[in-house]
Order: sequence, then C-alpha cells, then structure tokens
Amino acid sequence: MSEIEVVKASIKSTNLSDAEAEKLSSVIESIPEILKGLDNPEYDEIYGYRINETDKEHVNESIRNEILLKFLIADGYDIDLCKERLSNTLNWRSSFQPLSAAFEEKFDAELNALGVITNFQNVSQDNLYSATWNLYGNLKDPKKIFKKFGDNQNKELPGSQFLRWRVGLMERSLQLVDFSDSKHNKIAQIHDYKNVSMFRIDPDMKVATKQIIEIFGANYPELLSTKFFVNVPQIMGWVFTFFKAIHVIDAATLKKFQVLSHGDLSSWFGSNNLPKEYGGQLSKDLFALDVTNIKMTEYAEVILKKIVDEEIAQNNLEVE
Ligand code: HEM
Repeated sequence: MSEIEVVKASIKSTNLSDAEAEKLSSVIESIPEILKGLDNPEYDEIYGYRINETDKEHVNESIRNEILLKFLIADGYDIDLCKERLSNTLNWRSSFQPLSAAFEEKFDAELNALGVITNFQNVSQDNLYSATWNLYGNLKDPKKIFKKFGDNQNKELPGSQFLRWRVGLMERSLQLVDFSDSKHNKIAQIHDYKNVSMFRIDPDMKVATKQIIEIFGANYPELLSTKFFVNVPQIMGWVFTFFKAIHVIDAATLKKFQVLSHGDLSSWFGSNNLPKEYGGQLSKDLFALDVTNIKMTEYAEVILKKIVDEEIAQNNLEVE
C-alpha cells in the first residue's frame, strides 16, 4: 500500500480525498520536527493519546491520525497553520497539564456543583451522546467563587481554580469520545442560565470567560457538535449579541450555538434520556446522571505518573 492509502485506511470518521490524505500524511511526517521544536520536546500527548511516530510504544496510529485530522480541518487543511496550532497546543498542554486538572486535582464542592457530564446511549442525532453541562445559574455568588478559587492555590500549575476545573471537565468528557466514529467524535455542551442575574456578572468572571473561550478555541478543534444555552432570560439576550459583536468566537463555532429561553432539550436528546426540568420523563435530577467513573487512557496514566514522580523528586530536592 502507498503512504496515502495507509493514511486513508487509518481514518474511519470520514472519506478523505487523495489531496486531503496527502496533507495529513505530510503533517504525520512532520511529527519529529514538531516535537523537536517544543518548549518540552518530551511532551507528546493530546487528549490522553500519544502523538509520536507510529512505531513508538502507546501510539495508536488510527486515533493519532484522527486527532491530527481535526487540527488540519480546523485550519482549512493549511499544513503550516496546522503545524503551528499543534505546537502551540502541545506547549500549552505541557505547561497547563490538563490531565492533572481532569484526574488528579480536587476541587471544592461549590465548583463541582456547576458541572455534570452525561453519556447517553440512545440519541437520534449524531454527536449528542457525550455532553458537558455547565449550570452557571447555580453560581450563587461569583465574587466569592472567583475570590476563593480565582487565586492559584497550586503554585506549580497555571490558571485559576475555576479555569482548571472547567478544563478538567472538558478533558474528562473527551475520554468518552470515539475518535474514529463520525457519530461520536464530538461532544455537546449545555450552559444552563436558569436563575442567572445581571448583577452577578463581575469583572473576574469576564476575564475567566474570555480565557476559557480562547483556550477552547485554540486547543480543542473540531470537538464541539452543538452548544446549547438554555433558560436564557429574555432580558439577557444581549449577552449573546455582545459575544458575537466582539469577535472572540469564530463564525464556524457560532453556527453551532442554539440559544433557548426555556430548558426543553427533548427534541435533541430525547425525552427518555432527560430529567423533567429539561423536558424529559426521568424523575431523577441531572446530577444523578453524572458519569463519575470516567476511565483515562493508558497513555494518560503514563503521563500522570510522570508528573507525580517529578513532583516527588522536586520535593525531595527541596528537602535536601
Ligand atoms: C451570570 C451569568 C453568566 C455566567 C456565570 C456565564 C458564564 C460563562 C462562562 C464561564 C463561559 C466560558 C465558556 C464555557 O465555560 O464553556 C461562558 C461562555 C459563553 N456564554 Fe455565558 N455566562 C453567563 C451569562 C450568559 C448569558 C445570559 C448568555 C446569553 C446567551 C451567555 C452566552 C455565552 C456565550 C455565547 C459564551 C461563549 C461560549 C463558547 O464560545 O463556547 N452567557 N459563559
């Protein structure tokens, strides 16, 4: 088989044309050069999968190629832009350590009360199986949340506690994705704004929101299917218009947004999957549907063990 045919056969989520496969093949060939140019050339992980040469341990060729393809698609198949985005993402992951945020760090109950991950089995529309729910209406006192958790308590790692918690939620939900299945290679996101108040919008929250939008836009390409904003108070519809106007969100992402003044999501997720408050038949609440036992990939375990070992070694040095 030619190199192009090998690449084509490795991609199950779509049918690549010869020209597209050639570009993907070129990105794959550039992996050693990309890794060499990183701030930390040892850091070769994205979403828990090893991004390295095919013959290296833990490399799942098919998933690696599907992930690289997402980066390539995000930049309209521009190879140089794709390589730049990959380098930036690998550098960001090496310094932010999103897997640690997802699987190691513990967050206060007040933050945990803002997020749920669901993984429905039967949904009639593609890519709505796995979803993150952000119940930002439960944010009773943002000033306190950002004051209390906004300072970086873990000196070694960047970002506020809020940001680390939000990225952790995203990373855990991505472990549920099947990169080779076009029906399940993206996630949905729901923001529930029930009970939000204009008076609770404070400057630190605006900073965190902007940071999250930028981080997700840069480092999680082609992973969002639909983003629902539910229970948006009529009087706060301007917030959406504002986000559109300031151009922090690209046009392709904006097209994935659904803004609803109510909370009925049954026509998307099916009433058999949802609690009553979201137009479903279930008598349990959303938190009862939270997937708590998300398993990390084999390579994520390798990476996390490395981080913990390095921390221990560093602490030992400081003691000496
Ligand atoms: C006090 C009220 C609100 C809070 C605490 C809040 C919180 C947030 C946060 C933390 C994000 C970052 C992205 C994420 O977490 O996925 C975000 C994004 C966003 N919010 Fe809100 N928000 C509020 C009100 C609203 C309202 C009323 C709307 C109107 C529809 C709105 C529309 C948006 C949009 C369009 C984004 C960008 C989403 C993206 O690019 O993924 N927000 N919000």
